[in-house]
Amino acid sequence: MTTPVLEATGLRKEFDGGRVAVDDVSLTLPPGGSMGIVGESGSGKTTVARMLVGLETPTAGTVSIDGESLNTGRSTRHGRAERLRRARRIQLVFQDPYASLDPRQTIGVGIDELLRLHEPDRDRRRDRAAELLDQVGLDARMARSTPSALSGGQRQRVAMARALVSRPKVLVLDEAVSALDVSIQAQVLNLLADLRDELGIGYLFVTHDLAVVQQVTDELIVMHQGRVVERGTTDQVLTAPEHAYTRDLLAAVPREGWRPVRHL
Ligand SMILES: Nc1ncnc2c1ncn2[C@@H]1O[C@H](COP(=O)(O)OP(=O)(O)OP(=O)(O)O)[C@@H](O)[C@H]1O
Repeated sequence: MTTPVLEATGLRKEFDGGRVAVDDVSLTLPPGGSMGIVGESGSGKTTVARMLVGLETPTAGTVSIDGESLNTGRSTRHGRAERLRRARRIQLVFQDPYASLDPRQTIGVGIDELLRLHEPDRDRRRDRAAELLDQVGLDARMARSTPSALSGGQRQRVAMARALVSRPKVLVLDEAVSALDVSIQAQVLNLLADLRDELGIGYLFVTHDLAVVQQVTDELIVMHQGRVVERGTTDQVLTAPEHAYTRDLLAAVPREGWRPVRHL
């Protein structure tokens, strides 16, 4: 059996005041696999994503990447090294790249800044930056633009190029295409499928958008009130949901012209 690229067992998160946001969530992603986590607002999806990438410390449970367990305990002596190691393998792509891009910095300078962490040679960094822009379907000339000159879809591609800098094995996409128009969304989802084929990268899609998971995931987890209530292949879960909550989620999706709405 191949070692899962990402494995989480018994993840739990209690926030201050004892509120349990995530309770006993386990998941396994094979190399190059694609999994969706769906659930309504507040079901704990984002908290799971943040624990997987190391932005949140689990109250209990473990996360392993490539079979190597990452110490999820509070600040250890090896905390910083471990965070870097994790960043090399798993990266989070947010919904709104505009918020995470420095408005004064050109795309090229921003990517170069990240590449410096991995590559001291300037020429090699330049070549790698061109390769990254090409991989996400952006013209090399875009390197000279600032974020405000780009469209939402282009900014999302920049966010992906930045996430790919460290050659991660897994991308966690948290509502990453929700804010885009449907046609642009389709282009970005196609790009993700191409990257998966080319680079063998695995995906975890955190979303409330069932149309998205249907297009791009093989497996699906349904969360409700911090717990996993159903899991299976995406086809199975969407066509023959077993849990009443999943059936409710599906029923809430108007078929024609349905557009996802972000709960703010
Ligand atoms: N830093 C925090 N401190 C306290 N409670 C939090 C914190 N972050 C999240 N929560 C709570 O944990 C629960 C799960 O939130 P989470 O953001 O993971 O849900 P979600 O399914 O991703 O929802 P959404 O789609 O709206 O982002 C919510 O009740 C939320 O209020």
